[in-house]
Amino acid sequence: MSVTVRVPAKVNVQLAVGAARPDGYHDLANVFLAVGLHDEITATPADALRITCAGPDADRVPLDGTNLAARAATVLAEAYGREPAVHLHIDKDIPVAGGMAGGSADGAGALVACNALWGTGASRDELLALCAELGSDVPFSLIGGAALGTGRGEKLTELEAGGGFHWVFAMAGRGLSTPAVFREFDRLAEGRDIPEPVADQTVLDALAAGDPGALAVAVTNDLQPAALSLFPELSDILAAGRAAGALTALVSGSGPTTAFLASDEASAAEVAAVLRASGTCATVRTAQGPVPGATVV
Ligand SMILES: C[C@@](CO)(OP(=O)(O)O)[C@H](O)COP(=O)(O)OP(=O)(O)OC[C@H]1O[C@@H](n2ccc(N)nc2=O)[C@H](O)[C@@H]1O
Ligand SMILES: Nc1ncnc2c1ncn2[C@@H]1O[C@H](COP(=O)(O)OP(=O)(O)O)[C@@H](O)[C@H]1O
Repeated sequence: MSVTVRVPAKVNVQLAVGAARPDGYHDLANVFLAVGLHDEITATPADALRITCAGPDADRVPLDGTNLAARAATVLAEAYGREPAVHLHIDKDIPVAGGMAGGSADGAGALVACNALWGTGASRDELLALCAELGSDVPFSLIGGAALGTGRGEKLTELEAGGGFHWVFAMAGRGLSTPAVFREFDRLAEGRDIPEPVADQTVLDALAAGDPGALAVAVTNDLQPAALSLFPELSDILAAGRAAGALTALVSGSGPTTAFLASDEASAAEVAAVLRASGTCATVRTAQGPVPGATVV
């Protein structure tokens, strides 16, 4: 018997970042949108915890106890006083270290899969608390859809989305480390007053209306200057997507994946084709959002 869970990637349509907190984290106003690129996590009974991974980026995924799926199985097993004896296989389609929360997706997926396989019966609220222990983005991977994350991004308020948005994602040839991007944000912010992060009502209204034109002018990412400072070639990808007719172009979270909002499916396909031919990026994908969070298949 085995259980498979499908979990989406995310893009941040607003990422407002506050000053560094004493614990090193940053308060955020993080407006997440789950998009249709998915990892699948399959949990099968085994003698001991084992992780395997398949997919184009599989060689960049750790297979030891640091894998977020392994950590998820361990925290759930500890909470219920049992051994994390499970084989977790990750079918990985979400780019690794891309700013699309692939590791977080696997953490949330492994929690849901093990909870079902072991019959531990953790409630959604218990699962969300375990997700927050694993990482700031993990609770959102569980719920999906659209949500505002405050605190370090783990305190979620679900948001209404009035329709589907069409995105194009361009993956760079290498990853960026999230802590390194936050450190660069701190370095660039030195000597400046950093305001408290707050959700932008124009972003929330554009999401609720399902209006890509309105969302395109409202999106912001406070980590973008830091990501561009560490990875200057991203500017060429952003420029290529804008020139191809995207409504807007931005870095996804801490990057280096870049995200392009299109007016409809046909326009997204066109932007994707031009980006593929531009030679500025490694891989290009299209995806719609919002989509549901971690789901047993
Ligand atoms: C930036 C965002 C935007 O959604 O995601 P990515 O774009 O990397 O996927 C998130 O805030 C990333 O969340 P996640 O990847 O879960 O981060 P965590 O494991 O909790 O933290 C990793 C490190 O990032 C920094 N960090 C993370 C979240 C936060 N609110 N403030 C921080 O300063 C800290 O240095 C921390 O040690
Ligand atoms: N299941 C996992 N999938 C991908 N990366 C993982 C996983 N577990 C741990 N990691 C580590 O987390 C780092 C960040 O990966 P990822 O979550 O894909 O990116 P991001 O935080 O930019 O969204 C990787 O470089 C890898 O070392």
